[in-house]
Amino acid sequence: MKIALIAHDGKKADMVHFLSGFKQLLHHADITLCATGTTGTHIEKAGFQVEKLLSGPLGGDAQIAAMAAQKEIAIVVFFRDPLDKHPHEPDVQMLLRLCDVHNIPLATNPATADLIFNGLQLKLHGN
Ligand SMILES: O=C(CO)COP(=O)(O)O
Repeated sequence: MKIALIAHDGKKADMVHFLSGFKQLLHHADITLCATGTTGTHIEKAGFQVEKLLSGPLGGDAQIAAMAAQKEIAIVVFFRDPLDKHPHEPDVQMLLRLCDVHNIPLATNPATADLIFNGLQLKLHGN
Protein backbone atom coordinates (compact mmCIF):
# COMPACT_ATOMS: atom_id res chain seq x y z
CA MET A 1 0.00 0.00 0.00
CA LYS A 2 1.12 3.50 -0.77
CA ILE A 3 1.06 6.23 1.89
CA ALA A 4 1.26 9.86 0.78
CA LEU A 5 3.07 12.32 3.06
CA ILE A 6 2.82 16.09 2.85
CA ALA A 7 3.80 18.82 5.28
CA HIS A 8 3.73 22.57 4.97
CA ASP A 9 7.01 24.28 5.86
CA GLY A 10 5.99 25.03 9.45
CA LYS A 11 5.12 21.36 9.96
CA LYS A 12 8.01 19.53 8.29
CA ALA A 13 9.88 18.96 11.56
CA ASP A 14 6.65 17.57 13.07
CA MET A 15 6.33 15.18 10.14
CA VAL A 16 9.88 13.84 10.52
CA HIS A 17 9.39 13.49 14.28
CA PHE A 18 6.08 11.70 13.78
CA LEU A 19 7.45 9.25 11.19
CA SER A 20 10.47 8.46 13.37
CA GLY A 21 8.07 6.98 15.91
CA PHE A 22 6.80 4.51 13.30
CA LYS A 23 10.11 3.45 11.68
CA GLN A 24 9.47 -0.26 12.02
CA LEU A 25 5.95 -0.05 10.61
CA LEU A 26 7.03 2.12 7.69
CA HIS A 27 9.81 -0.28 6.71
CA HIS A 28 7.21 -3.05 6.27
CA ALA A 29 7.54 -4.70 2.86
CA ASP A 30 3.92 -3.93 1.96
CA ILE A 31 4.30 -0.18 2.54
CA THR A 32 5.68 2.38 0.12
CA LEU A 33 5.89 6.10 0.74
CA CYS A 34 5.47 9.05 -1.59
CA ALA A 35 5.67 12.73 -0.73
CA THR A 36 5.62 16.20 -2.18
CA GLY A 37 9.14 17.31 -3.13
CA THR A 38 10.52 19.21 -0.17
CA THR A 39 8.70 17.09 2.38
CA GLY A 40 10.20 14.05 0.65
CA THR A 41 13.72 15.44 0.94
CA HIS A 42 13.27 15.87 4.70
CA ILE A 43 11.84 12.37 5.04
CA GLU A 44 14.67 10.88 2.99
CA LYS A 45 17.25 12.56 5.21
CA ALA A 46 15.56 10.92 8.19
CA GLY A 47 16.34 7.49 6.69
CA PHE A 48 13.16 6.54 4.79
CA GLN A 49 12.81 5.49 1.18
CA VAL A 50 10.29 7.77 -0.47
CA GLU A 51 9.11 8.54 -3.98
CA LYS A 52 9.46 12.30 -4.38
CA LEU A 53 6.85 14.11 -6.45
CA LEU A 54 6.77 17.78 -7.44
CA SER A 55 6.95 20.37 -4.72
CA GLY A 56 3.50 21.34 -3.43
CA PRO A 57 3.29 24.82 -4.97
CA LEU A 58 4.46 23.37 -8.31
CA GLY A 59 1.78 20.68 -8.45
CA GLY A 60 2.78 18.02 -5.90
CA ASP A 61 -0.55 18.16 -4.05
CA ALA A 62 -2.33 17.87 -7.40
CA GLN A 63 -0.25 14.81 -8.32
CA ILE A 64 -1.23 13.14 -5.04
CA ALA A 65 -4.87 14.15 -5.59
CA ALA A 66 -4.78 12.47 -9.01
CA MET A 67 -3.30 9.30 -7.52
CA ALA A 68 -5.94 9.34 -4.79
CA ALA A 69 -8.69 9.61 -7.41
CA GLN A 70 -7.20 6.59 -9.18
CA LYS A 71 -7.22 4.60 -5.91
CA GLU A 72 -3.44 4.37 -5.86
CA ILE A 73 -3.12 5.86 -2.36
CA ALA A 74 -4.24 4.05 0.79
CA ILE A 75 -3.61 6.80 3.36
CA VAL A 76 -2.83 10.50 3.18
CA VAL A 77 -0.95 12.24 6.00
CA PHE A 78 -1.01 15.97 5.39
CA PHE A 79 0.27 18.16 8.20
CA ARG A 80 -1.13 21.51 7.19
CA ASP A 81 -0.06 24.80 8.72
CA PRO A 82 -3.33 26.57 9.54
CA LEU A 83 -1.45 29.72 10.54
CA ASP A 84 0.17 30.33 7.16
CA LYS A 85 -1.02 31.30 3.68
CA HIS A 86 -0.38 29.05 0.68
CA PRO A 87 -0.47 30.21 -2.96
CA HIS A 88 -1.65 26.75 -4.03
CA GLU A 89 -4.59 26.55 -1.60
CA PRO A 90 -6.93 25.41 -4.43
CA ASP A 91 -4.71 22.35 -4.94
CA VAL A 92 -4.78 21.64 -1.21
CA GLN A 93 -8.58 21.84 -1.16
CA MET A 94 -8.76 19.55 -4.20
CA LEU A 95 -6.68 16.92 -2.43
CA LEU A 96 -8.77 17.09 0.76
CA ARG A 97 -11.97 16.89 -1.27
CA LEU A 98 -10.85 13.89 -3.30
CA CYS A 99 -9.84 12.01 -0.14
CA ASP A 100 -13.44 12.42 1.03
CA VAL A 101 -14.89 11.56 -2.38
CA HIS A 102 -12.92 8.30 -2.43
CA ASN A 103 -13.10 7.54 1.32
CA ILE A 104 -9.33 7.64 1.80
CA PRO A 105 -8.11 7.96 5.41
CA LEU A 106 -6.72 11.47 5.79
CA ALA A 107 -4.79 12.80 8.79
CA THR A 108 -4.16 16.51 8.97
CA ASN A 109 -2.48 16.50 12.38
CA PRO A 110 -0.20 14.14 14.36
CA ALA A 111 -2.93 13.03 16.80
CA THR A 112 -5.07 11.69 13.95
CA ALA A 113 -2.10 10.23 12.08
CA ASP A 114 -1.10 8.41 15.27
CA LEU A 115 -4.51 6.73 15.49
CA ILE A 116 -4.42 5.73 11.82
CA PHE A 117 -0.89 4.33 12.00
CA ASN A 118 -1.67 2.41 15.19
CA GLY A 119 -4.68 0.90 13.41
CA LEU A 120 -2.49 0.02 10.45
CA GLN A 121 0.05 -1.57 12.76
CA LEU A 122 -2.67 -3.77 14.23
CA LYS A 123 -3.82 -4.75 10.76
CA LEU A 124 -0.33 -5.67 9.53
CA HIS A 125 1.21 -7.15 12.67
CA GLY A 126 -1.75 -8.06 14.85
CA ASN A 127 -0.25 -6.35 17.91
O1 LIG B 1 3.13 22.77 -0.15
C1 LIG B 1 3.00 21.65 0.25
C2 LIG B 1 1.68 21.08 0.50
O2 LIG B 1 0.63 21.92 0.14
C3 LIG B 1 4.18 20.80 0.51
O3 LIG B 1 5.08 20.87 -0.55
P1 LIG B 1 6.60 20.58 -0.30
O4 LIG B 1 6.71 19.25 0.38
O5 LIG B 1 7.26 20.55 -1.64
O6 LIG B 1 7.11 21.70 0.58
